[in-house]
Amino acid sequence: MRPFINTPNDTDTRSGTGASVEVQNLHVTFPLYHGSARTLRKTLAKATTGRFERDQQQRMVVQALRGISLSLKPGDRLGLVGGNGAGKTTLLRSLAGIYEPVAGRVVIRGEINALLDTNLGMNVDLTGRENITLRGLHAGMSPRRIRAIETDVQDFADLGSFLDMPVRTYSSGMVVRLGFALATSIRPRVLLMDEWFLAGDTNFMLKAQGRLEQLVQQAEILVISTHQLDVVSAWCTRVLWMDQGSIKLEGPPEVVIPAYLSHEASMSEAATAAELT
Ligand SMILES: Nc1ncnc2c1ncn2[C@@H]1O[C@H](COP(=O)(O)OP(=O)(O)OP(=O)(O)O)[C@@H](O)[C@H]1O
Repeated sequence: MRPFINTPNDTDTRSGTGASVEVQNLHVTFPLYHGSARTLRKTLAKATTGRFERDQQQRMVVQALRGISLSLKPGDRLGLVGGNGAGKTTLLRSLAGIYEPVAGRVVIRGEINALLDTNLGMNVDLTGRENITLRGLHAGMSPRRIRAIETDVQDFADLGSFLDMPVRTYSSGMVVRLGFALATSIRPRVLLMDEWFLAGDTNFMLKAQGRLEQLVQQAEILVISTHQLDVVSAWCTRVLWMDQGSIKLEGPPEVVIPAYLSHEASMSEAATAAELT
């Protein structure tokens, strides 16, 4: 059984059944290549309580995701919340097909766009325009669709003649404009977004916000990982609270967010009390 299946143009999707995301008992681990060093092992053991083990090849591994199952249908907007290292980014990357599960499976119907990192796949020796073509070819688009995306990115990124210069000659702000415009030019049925995408220089974000919101509204399914609970309240219909690689609680924002905030408050009180003793 293949662990990751994506059918971008699934017949069910075209006939109106809609996009879907099915995750069954997903486990993802990361090997720790220097795990034999005793000090590092002790440090990690503390930082990843209960998530540190040996795999079948006797390598030390961190269990980043432990038995995650979820099911999403059109209209679902899922917010992933949880403390540092809870597994949010790993889950997003597994849904995007970037990480392969050690157990379980991910099945996604409908075209995916993963807004995880604007520089993902950007070749700095090529021009902006060449990068657009490259991305389109990589995504298997027709020449006509690539031309449409080129026009869209050109209009939005507003780089003028720099679009025909190598990306390595761009300022960091120009790279962000190109990367953002390119990443958001693909309108998917399943949109995966890391909170990184909501950050950026303020002037540009004012312009970017409208484009992002349009993308979010048009997607049939949204999965967003963020520490910004106001974004979760505004955009999400469901929330998955992750803790130590597992699901702690899942439900509507009005149930999960107060529970999460109260847990965070009690953790911070406990930490303050421990510091005082
Ligand atoms: N490439 C990697 N190599 C080794 N360990 C990793 C790697 N990526 C993540 N991890 C570990 O997997 C666990 C989950 O990390 P992940 O980045 O998914 O958490 P997160 O919830 O997104 O955290 P944050 O809110 O801090 O971004 C952590 O213990 C982390 O140290």
